[in-house]
Amino acid sequence: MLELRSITKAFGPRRVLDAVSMTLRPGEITGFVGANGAGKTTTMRIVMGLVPYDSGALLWDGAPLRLEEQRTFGYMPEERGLYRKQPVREQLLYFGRLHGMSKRQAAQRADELLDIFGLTSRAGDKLEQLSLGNQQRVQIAVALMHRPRALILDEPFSGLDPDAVHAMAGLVRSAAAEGVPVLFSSHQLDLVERLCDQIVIISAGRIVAAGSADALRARHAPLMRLDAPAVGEWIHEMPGITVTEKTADRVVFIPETPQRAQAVLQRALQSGPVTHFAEVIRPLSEIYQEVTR
Ligand SMILES: Nc1ncnc2c1ncn2[C@@H]1O[C@H](COP(=O)(O)OP(=O)(O)OP(=O)(O)O)[C@@H](O)[C@H]1O
Repeated sequence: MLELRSITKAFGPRRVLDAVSMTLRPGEITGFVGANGAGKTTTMRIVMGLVPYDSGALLWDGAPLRLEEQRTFGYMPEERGLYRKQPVREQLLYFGRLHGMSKRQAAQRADELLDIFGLTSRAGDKLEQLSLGNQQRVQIAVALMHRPRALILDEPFSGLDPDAVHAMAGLVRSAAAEGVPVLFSSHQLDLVERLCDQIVIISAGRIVAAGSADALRARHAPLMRLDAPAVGEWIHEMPGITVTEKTADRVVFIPETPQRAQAVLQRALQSGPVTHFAEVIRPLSEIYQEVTR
């Protein structure tokens, strides 16, 4: 388990991270979201030991993170950083060797990953000959070469078409299924919601919300939607609800209690048929807007 405890960082006079804390658990995927410049890349670089932090602590299984553990982390940097002119398999071997793997271990692992990633037939091609989606697969394969204890991915989905996003999501899931904590940043909120066990939202260097999508939703009052061919003006007289939207055949409202919502349903049934009555599942984008406002 990897923990960030109250990490603070300033570049010159500018504080860019303010008491950033999060816990990354084995086998869990954490999505890291926030506006441009909010501090995601800086946080990830700190986790990888590439940027020093001013105060706070990084813990691994409850003890201060040691360099030899940090070196085992797999990283996909925002600036990517592979060699465009070098063949794919050679790059994997090179990075495996950098991590102290023997030639044989590196060759075995490279071939295994090329197979899993569907890149065996491209093994001898230069990176620049591959599509962006395949180049990003190679990036993540490099991060996985040495069987990392944690995986830190800076925008692994950016620029990918829907098929490549789907394939990459599968790779991230299978990496987590091996029991490693995975942290990735993304601006694609729908994808984050689908893929992640935990979502961490950062705004101007501060964590403003964290938890599962359901837990984040539960912090806000539930929204109910009632569809009925004729929603009358009576809705405005119902006590203990706030109407947020109303048309001739639909009303959306916030009930103070579940009983208040049931009272609305009963009243609607007295007036005629009800075609839909359920809580509105709010998209993550709406929650994001609220907590970063
Ligand atoms: N080496 C540096 N020197 C000075 N300022 C920096 C440095 N690196 C980052 N910053 C500043 O720190 C802030 C956080 O940047 P960071 O790259 O971590 O944000 P981000 O959330 O990853 O953004 P994006 O979504 O655009 O990648 C920004 O204001 C950025 O300009």
